[in-house]
Order: sequence, then structure tokens, then C-alpha cells
Amino acid sequence: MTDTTKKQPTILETIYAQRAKDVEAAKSTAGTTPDDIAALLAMHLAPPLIPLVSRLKRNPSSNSASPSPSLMAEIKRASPSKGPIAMSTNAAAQALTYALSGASVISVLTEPTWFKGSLLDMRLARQAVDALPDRPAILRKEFILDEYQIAEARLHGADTVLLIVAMLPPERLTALYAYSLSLGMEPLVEVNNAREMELALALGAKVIGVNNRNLHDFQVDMGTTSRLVDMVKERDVILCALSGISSPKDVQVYKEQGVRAVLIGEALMRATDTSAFIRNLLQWPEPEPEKKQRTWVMVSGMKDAKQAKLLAEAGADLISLTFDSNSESNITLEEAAALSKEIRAQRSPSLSPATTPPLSPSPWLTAQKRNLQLTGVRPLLVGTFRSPTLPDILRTIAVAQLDLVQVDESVPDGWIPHIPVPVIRRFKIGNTAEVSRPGLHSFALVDLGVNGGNAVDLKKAAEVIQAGEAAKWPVPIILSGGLTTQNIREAFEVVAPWAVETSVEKGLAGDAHDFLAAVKGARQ
Ligand SMILES: O=C(O)c1ccccc1NCC(=O)[C@H](O)[C@H](O)COP(=O)(O)O
Repeated sequence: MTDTTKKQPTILETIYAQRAKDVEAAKSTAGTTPDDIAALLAMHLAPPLIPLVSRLKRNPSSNSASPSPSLMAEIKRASPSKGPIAMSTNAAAQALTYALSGASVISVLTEPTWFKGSLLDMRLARQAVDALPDRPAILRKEFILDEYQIAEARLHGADTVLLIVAMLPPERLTALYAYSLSLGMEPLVEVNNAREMELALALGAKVIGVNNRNLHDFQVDMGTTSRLVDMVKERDVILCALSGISSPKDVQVYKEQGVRAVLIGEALMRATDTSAFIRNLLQWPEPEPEKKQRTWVMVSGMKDAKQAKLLAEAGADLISLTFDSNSESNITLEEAAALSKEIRAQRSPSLSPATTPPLSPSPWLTAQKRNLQLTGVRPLLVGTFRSPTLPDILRTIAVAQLDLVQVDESVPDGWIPHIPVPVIRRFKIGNTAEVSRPGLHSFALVDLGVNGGNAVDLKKAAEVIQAGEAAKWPVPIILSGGLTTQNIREAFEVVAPWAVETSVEKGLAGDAHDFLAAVKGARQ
């Protein structure tokens, strides 16, 4: 017979009990014991952190006169209250979409039984956004009851963790809060009523989320946040509203009350056009369309400073010196140093204050291109290497004061982080799978593999660009090989590259000048 006097556990109590068991199992598994996790943290295997508080203060509207709240966008496949929501979600792809839509935080549910999440999801979400110039913070959204889960979170790439006041005895809450801070992570402290808010404030929490959902009975009351707003007024606290938010009206009400961030799961997971949905929900401005920039020109094989100056005056943006003893264009270190000195003395960078456009979310190569364009210094000096050693590259950069280097496939990826200037990686047209890999080379040169005059397959190069960086940004490439005064207009029409490359053959600049003139004529 069932004992009807015995109180049924709430969902929060049930999840707590299961997570306590899960933590014990993980702690007693060889390889993931607390000592193992501590050793891995001591080896600095956890990726670098970003601070939650300052990241939460930045969003696509934060420079406007009346900024809207920031977004904590949640990856939520399922939930105890709704069951399956979006089971086929790819956490990495979803994270990238959120990041490029302007989210300040990506909240990843890592609980497997009711929410169908995992630490792997969180790790992949982190990896997917890692190379973005202003990546969102990663929140481990979990039922945290033990320091072990916080250490695990940090190791797997979290910048912050959730602490639910309703679930933790006050001394546990205090200990977990302090432990999270000791690992550099300011937690998101979740409350649901005034008593819990007092506890969170007493803790000194800087980021407090009011959950509109009562985690014991699933009831969502959108007034929960509004009722607690006054308790944080005049305090150095970022107040966030969590749960049940699905319309611009919901956000507008919170904005007027001084709520600085909203955490949204289900509504985002069900949106068909996530970016448009987010912009409308938060009333963020449309991203400014990329201003059409003139196509850049790189002139390679330069050996003569006077020639370089004339070509720069004629519009060359990048002047490349070849370091390849098998090439006729090879330049010695001494010659390169002298040429570099002359070019540097002649170039006059604009000293007027930089016009810095507002930071808008964009993927890696697009951001590198934009940053280079913003330098305003022309021409930039490139060192082009064939089969170099790393010390060769480093010494040449130092002696010839190069602004960029160009390397071919012989250079291992692992060297690139050791090269102190941006790297252009040369890809042969049939072998372009890695062109848009983020976080390594800053620029991609796609070589059509044809010498001037022969027919070039422009369609293949167009496909590389259209394959898209992070799906929808055209991949900015430097198009090289077989470009002539005759086919440059067609190359612009069919491929629309960010930059094109030509070379000075046998020290004669005539062709390059003609090429630059043809580029000028062909630019739309
Ligand atoms: O969402 C649930 O059903 C739930 C049940 C029990 C404990 C926690 C639960 N959700 C966690 C959350 O706090 C939400 O995922 C989060 O605030 C986003 O809410 P929503 O925008 O309503 O998906």
C-alpha cells in the first residue's frame, strides 16, 4: 500500500538527488577523481576565462541612448516541464548562431536526464565561439551542489556557473560561491523570492538572476522578477530575468524596470530564424551592413624600394617580399631590411583619431580583414616564405620588420601561434577545406595554380567564398594565380574576392602597374 501521508519530492528535489549520485559516480571513476581534476587545472588545461560582469554589460545596443538588456541565450534540448523541445540541436552550431546574433552569455544545460545536455555540449559550445573577437561567456547551467562540478565546469571551458539558492543550504551556497570565485568565475546566483534575494545579496553576488519559474511546481509568474527589482536598486548588481520570456513586450517591461539581462531558452530553441527573432525580441538595432570596401591588391616578388613606392602610389596595399632561395624573386635578408626601412620611412600613417566602428559580432576571418583595414597604414609589408623553418620566419620578421607573413602548406599549423604577426596561409584551389578554420591563419590566399594567360577556374574560387564563414559571411580571400589585365573584371564579377595578387616578374614593374590600373577600372 502506498503511504499517502509521505510528501512527494518536488522536481528540484528529485533532480538534486540524482545529481548528487551522478557526482559521486564521477568522483569515484578513475581519471575523473577530484585529484585528477585538480591536477588538470594545475596543468592549466582549462581554457582562458573572460569576466562575466563586464561581458554582460556589452550587447549590440549598449552604445545607444537607451540600451536594451543583454542576452543570456540558452541551449535547451528538453526540460522537465515541457519534455522534448529541440532534440536534434547541435550545441556548437547553436552556440555560434547565438554568439553571432549578439548574445553576451551562452547558457548550456549540462544535465543529461531531464534536459538532455552534457559537459561535451558545453565544451563544444565553447570551442565553437572561442575564436570570435568578443566571444560570449559560457555558463554551466547545472544543479550545482559540490565544488567538484565547478572545477569540472572550469576545466571544460565555462566562464561562470549557476548557483540556485533554493537548492542549497546557506553554508553550502557560501562555500560554492567562494570556490567559484577562487577559480576566477563570478557565478550567476538564482533566486525566486525576497528571502532568497536577501541571501544572494548577503553573499555579495554581482550577478543575480530571478527565476520566474518556481522550480518546485513549474509555475511561471513573469511578475516574480518585477517584484524583486527594488531590492537591487542602487546596488552594484546586474539583475537578470530568467524563464518564460518569449516576446518583445516581456523584455520591454523588464527593461523599463532596470533589468540588465534576460535568460531565454525555449523561445530561442523554437525560433526558425534565430538571429531575426533575437533582434526583434531585444529590440536591438539591425547590424550595419558591411561598407563595400575597394578590393585590395598585393604585389609580390618585390625587390626594389623605388618600384615598391611607385606601386604603392598606384594603389598596392600589400607589398610582398619573397624568401625562397629557389625563386628568381628571392630577396636576401640585408636587401629586405633596406627595402623595409625605405618603405617605412615613406609611408605616412594617418594620425587623425581612428574612426572605430561599433564592435559587431563577426566571425574570425571577417574580423581579421576588418581589423587590418582599420590600421590605415599602407603599404603593408608581407614576407612570403617557401618551406621555411620557424627560426627563419621569426628572424626575418625581426630584421625586415614585416607586418604580415605568408606561408604555404609546408608550415605546420602549430607554428602559427608562435608567429608574432598575422599569417596569410596559401591554399591551392583543389585543397581549400581548411580555408575558413577560425583562430589560426588570419588571412587565406587561394591560389588558382595557373600562370598568367592560361584559363582560370574562377567558379571554384567563388565556391570557396560562398561556402561561407560561420555559414553566412562570405569568406574573405586573397585571389591569386593567373589573374591578368584581361580577366580581372571577370574575376571581380564571378568571385568578388577581398583582395587580389599579382607579381613583379624579373624586376619589371610594368605588368604590375598595368594590373593595378586594370584593377582600378574593374572595381565596382
Ligand atoms: O525548464 C524547466 O522545466 C525546469 C524545471 C525544473 C528546474 C529547472 C528548469 N529549467 C531551468 C531554467 O531555469 C530555464 O531553462 C531557463 O530559465 C530558461 O527558461 P525558458 O526561457 O522558459 O526556457
